[in-house]
Amino acid sequence: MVESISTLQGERSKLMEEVSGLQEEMERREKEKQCLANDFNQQVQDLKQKIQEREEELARLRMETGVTDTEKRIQHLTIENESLKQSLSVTQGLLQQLSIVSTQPSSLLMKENLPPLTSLKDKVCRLWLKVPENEELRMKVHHLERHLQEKLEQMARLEGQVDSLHWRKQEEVRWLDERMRGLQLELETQRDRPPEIQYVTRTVEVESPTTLRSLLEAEEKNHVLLEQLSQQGERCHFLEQQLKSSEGVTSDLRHKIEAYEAEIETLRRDLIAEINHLEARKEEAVKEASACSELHLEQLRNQFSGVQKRLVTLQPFLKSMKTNYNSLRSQVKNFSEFYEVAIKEAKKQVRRPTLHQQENPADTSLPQLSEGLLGSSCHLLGGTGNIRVLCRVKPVTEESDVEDTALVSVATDPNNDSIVHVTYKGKERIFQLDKVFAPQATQDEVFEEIEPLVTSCIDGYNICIFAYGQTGSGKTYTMEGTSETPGINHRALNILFRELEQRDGMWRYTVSLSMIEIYNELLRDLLGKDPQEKLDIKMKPDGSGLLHVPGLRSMEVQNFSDIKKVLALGKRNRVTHCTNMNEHSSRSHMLLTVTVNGTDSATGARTTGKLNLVDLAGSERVWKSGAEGERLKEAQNINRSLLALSDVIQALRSKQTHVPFRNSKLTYLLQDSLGKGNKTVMVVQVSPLQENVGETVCSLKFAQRVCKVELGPASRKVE
Ligand SMILES: Nc1ncnc2c1ncn2[C@@H]1O[C@H](COP(=O)(O)OP(=O)(O)OP(=O)(O)O)[C@@H](O)[C@H]1O
Repeated sequence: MVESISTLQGERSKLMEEVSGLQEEMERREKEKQCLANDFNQQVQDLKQKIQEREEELARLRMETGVTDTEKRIQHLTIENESLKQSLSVTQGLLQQLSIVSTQPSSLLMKENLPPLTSLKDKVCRLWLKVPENEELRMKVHHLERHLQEKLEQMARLEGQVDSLHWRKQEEVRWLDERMRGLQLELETQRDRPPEIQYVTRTVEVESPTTLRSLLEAEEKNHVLLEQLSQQGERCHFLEQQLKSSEGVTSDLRHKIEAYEAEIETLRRDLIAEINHLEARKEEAVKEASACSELHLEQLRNQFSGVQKRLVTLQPFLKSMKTNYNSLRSQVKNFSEFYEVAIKEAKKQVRRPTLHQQENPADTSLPQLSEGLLGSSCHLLGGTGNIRVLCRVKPVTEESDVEDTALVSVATDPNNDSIVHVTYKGKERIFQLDKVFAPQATQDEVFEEIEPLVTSCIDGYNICIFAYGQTGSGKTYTMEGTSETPGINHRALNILFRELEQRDGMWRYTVSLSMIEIYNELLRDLLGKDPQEKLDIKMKPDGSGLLHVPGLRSMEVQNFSDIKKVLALGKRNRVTHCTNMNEHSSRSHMLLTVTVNGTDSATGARTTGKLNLVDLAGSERVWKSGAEGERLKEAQNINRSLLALSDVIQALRSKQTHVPFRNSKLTYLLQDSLGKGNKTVMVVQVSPLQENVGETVCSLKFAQRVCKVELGPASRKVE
């Protein structure tokens, strides 16, 4: 029994060994299957790669051939390709199934495993027969037998599945190979086909002219760009050449600079040496000079102390000289007063026989000498204290158109140049003034009477010369004159400059001009930048009581030609309007003021003299001129200001305490010149014509009143 058991155990162990061998065999088969699957995967990968290549090939062909017939072919190929891909995915699915099956341990039993298994079964049966008595053993064997049976069945089933899979795989591979070959052939034929590009291009041309146009434009642009590129290239080449040449020049210049630098360095060294040498010499010279100047200073100090001593001794002498001077001055003053009294007396004496002669024209016993004496005395002195009145009778000009002498009512006396005869309302009236100029008197003769007065403004006197008279009676002619026959203004300024030139020495003089127009009681600066600007008369803020016109332009003149320019400028700015009385009558008063400032270089004494040259607007009867509107207003303003002048004269004449200078702009402005201590000359212009006799008589009456105005002895303005 024991023996049989041991035999059985030995059999069992053998069986076990065989089972383990069987398992090893299964593992080997598993590995083989794995290899097979790998091969299959590899094949599938290769196929995929080929398909990829074909696809790329197709895409390339598509690019080359465009989208016509070839495109259709390519589409066909793409469809085929898609079906290939589907087949591939089917194959991959199968492969996955295969791999699932292979994961089962017994599923890898192959047909070749069957013989060992059958023999194993036989052995088990034989063992079963040998050990009937051992129930436990029997049970084990039975169990083994059953297990074996199950395995056999499972294996058979799997075997069938593997076979079918294997077959299907082979089928698939074969089908794919065939498809591949077909595609290969297709591609070969596609490649070998003649290129259809021309055809395609033509089609494209036909189909798309817009594309062609854009292509042409692009080509043109390309062409232009190519040309530009070539030009730029040429330019680059040219610049390169220039660069090369300038590099050459630069290197030459560098060499030169180096040479110059070396030279400069040498010169600099020489210069430093020279400077050092000069510095040494300079120090020596300075030392010498300072020693010399010390000596000189000492000498000067000695001289200065000597002068100081002399000055101390001179002071009493100076004092005595000053006293002498003061006594001489008072003597001179007294002499002037005495002289004035003498002149007045002389005038009285002269007038007496004249009046006698007027009353008794037949009596010629009295000599005319007395008139000469009066004229010359007034002329020489110019300072009797009275306003000097001159009368000028206008000649009968061509435009007056008067041939009949009966129409002339004014006559001068050839033997007495201070008398004028006027036939007014059938009676002859005689007017006596300081001087009467006959119609034929020249501008020169008129000026001769005024000349000494004019130059006295250099010494610090205020002079006023004004022309008065009816419109068109010759006021402007006398004051301004013409370019051929200049009047008082021109001549006065000329003589003034001549006198200044002669006096050039201890005194320094400056001459300045200003020009004011009074039009409709408004003041305008005729030399101002804006002649329309209205000015006003004000008291000077320095408390001197003098008047000034703020903002009035005063132009300094250096010579007579400067004066001419200034006068021309003023004349241009003057307002002139036509009236019925005189076409060129000026309807405004014009005041030219020449200020002469003198400075004594030695003492610093300063004089200020003023020469006022006034051309008054013409007096006229408003009803006679026929003026209306603006002209009427002008005439009224003129007459008002002349009336104010007459009132001022009246007040001065009767020595009233209040003189109404401020009643008009004209009198206010002339306050400095008409007041006391000034020298004033009035030129009365009269028309000789019968038709103007009324105005003539008025003017002459006014002139006689003025003649009696005493302004007192002239005073000099000295600081
Ligand atoms: N002595 C003279 N010799 C020659 N011509 C003269 C003389 N006096 C005046 N005239 C001429 O008479 C005209 C009028 O003279 P002017 O303009 O001087 O008068 P007025 O008094 O200034 O006039 P108004 O008051 O209107 O300005 C001018 O043509 C002028 O040349």
